[in-house]
Amino acid sequence: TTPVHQTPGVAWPSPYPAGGTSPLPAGTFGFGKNFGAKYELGKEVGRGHFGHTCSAVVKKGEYKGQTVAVKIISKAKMTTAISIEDVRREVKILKALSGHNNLVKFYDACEDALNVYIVMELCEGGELLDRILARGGRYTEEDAKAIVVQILSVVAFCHLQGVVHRDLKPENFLFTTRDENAPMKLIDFGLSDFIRPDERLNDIVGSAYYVAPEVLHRSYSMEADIWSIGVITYILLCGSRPFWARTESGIFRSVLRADPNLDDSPWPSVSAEAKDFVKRFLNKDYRKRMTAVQALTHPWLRDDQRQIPLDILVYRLIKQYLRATPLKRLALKALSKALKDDELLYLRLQFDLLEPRDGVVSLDNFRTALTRYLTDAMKESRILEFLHALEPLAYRSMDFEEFCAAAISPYQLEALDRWEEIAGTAFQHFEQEGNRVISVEELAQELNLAPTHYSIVQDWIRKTDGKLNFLGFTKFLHGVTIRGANTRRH
Ligand SMILES: Nc1ncnc2c1ncn2[C@@H]1O[C@H](COP(=O)(O)OP(=O)(O)OP(=O)(O)O)[C@@H](O)[C@H]1O
Ligand SMILES: [Ca+2]
Repeated sequence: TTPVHQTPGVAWPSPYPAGGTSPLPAGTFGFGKNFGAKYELGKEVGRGHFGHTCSAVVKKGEYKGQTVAVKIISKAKMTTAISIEDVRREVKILKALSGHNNLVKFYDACEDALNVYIVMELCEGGELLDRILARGGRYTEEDAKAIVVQILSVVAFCHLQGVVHRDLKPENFLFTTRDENAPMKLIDFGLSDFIRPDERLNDIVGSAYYVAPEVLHRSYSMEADIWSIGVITYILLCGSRPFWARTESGIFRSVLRADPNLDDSPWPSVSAEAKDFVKRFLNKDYRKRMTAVQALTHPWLRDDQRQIPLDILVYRLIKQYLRATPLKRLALKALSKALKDDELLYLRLQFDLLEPRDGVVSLDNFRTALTRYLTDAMKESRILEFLHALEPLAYRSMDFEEFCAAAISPYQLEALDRWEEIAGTAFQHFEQEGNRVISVEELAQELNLAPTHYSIVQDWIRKTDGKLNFLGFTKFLHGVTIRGANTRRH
């Protein structure tokens, strides 16, 4: 599928071929067929590219008398197998995820010869976008925080369930009531998909202003949603878009190349924590971005009372750690020792969620923690299969110190302002309990380099004693990716 050219700010999924008029039979989806008998349709409350949404009153059953929202998607537009699958997936995801406080509640799906009807909770407070516009753009930091925490909380939930939303933008967050402090709900899973923890997606979907650079490069995962939240946060804090141009290609160029402006007014009056927060979301390198869970423990948002959910990133990093060579593990251990208590907060909370016994965790802890959150979505995204990768932990356990070495990402740490200092301290630890004599060949093999690239690592070994030097240590932690080389990066 090639991206279609549309005006900025619109979603562009697999385009529906024009002119399809023959309606699908009423039983295509296996949804209930008695929409008319169960609901009394009211006025239109919103309109998108794929359908319009009306209010409705429930005529019978458990919810009798209640007002609901009904998203009506015309079957005339479903002319390809892909477009039918898209609707089926939207309902499946909404149904599976329904239950989080900041996610619109799903009630029912129906169909007749003409339409599919998605029945859900009615949100009467309007879109986040309208509130931003009504305020003339800018939020105070306190008000922005309240919004961002809700967004992160629901997105962390989706990600743990193995769902990427792919269309996070202020139009897709609705307030339940007109009240200033009404809670916000995420809607519109029309572009969402299931994703396994190590899977990469390649279809270009989303909305131009909010699309992450790696989506445009056609290889992305959950981190793409994080970028979009970065764009939303940027808008809340300063009132304008970080990546802007008159044309769609201009926006894409800006997304791919431009650094967001954090210097001009009003940024000088924004707190350093808030700016750091935005920077760590709008990093072009998706590996350096924080996850939604990490963001909830970022100094800008930190709240000791807040419960944070399990982060699937921990599972991914531990898988890599378990496959790493002894030298790499020692390097990671040295790195984790360079972090301050404050920087270990997230790891401490994640470790506690695994409910350690006598201070250690093993495979059972990882399995139990994950199954505690098990929903239908998680089955679809096959997240439990990922536990096989942690099999070595069936036979041994991990204490907090090793957990820290295993669950840190050198890429994320490289993005910190303090990185130079961390790397320096880490190298001192490594010199004491990790560094050893290593040959060029051995080091190249550690990094999965093909013989033709051996020369790259020559400068990384100290002439005086044949051990890694500081440069070598940092490069070794980072890993090398060479196009066409025989690499086995994860
Ligand atoms: N539960 C709801 N309560 C109130 N209004 C809603 C609800 N769901 C959707 N709407 C309104 O209908 C509009 C369109 O809904 P939705 O975003 O799901 O449709 P879409 O066609 O998939 O949109 P898009 O063009 O953004 O992909 C929303 O922007 C919102 O204003
Ligand atoms: Ca929408």
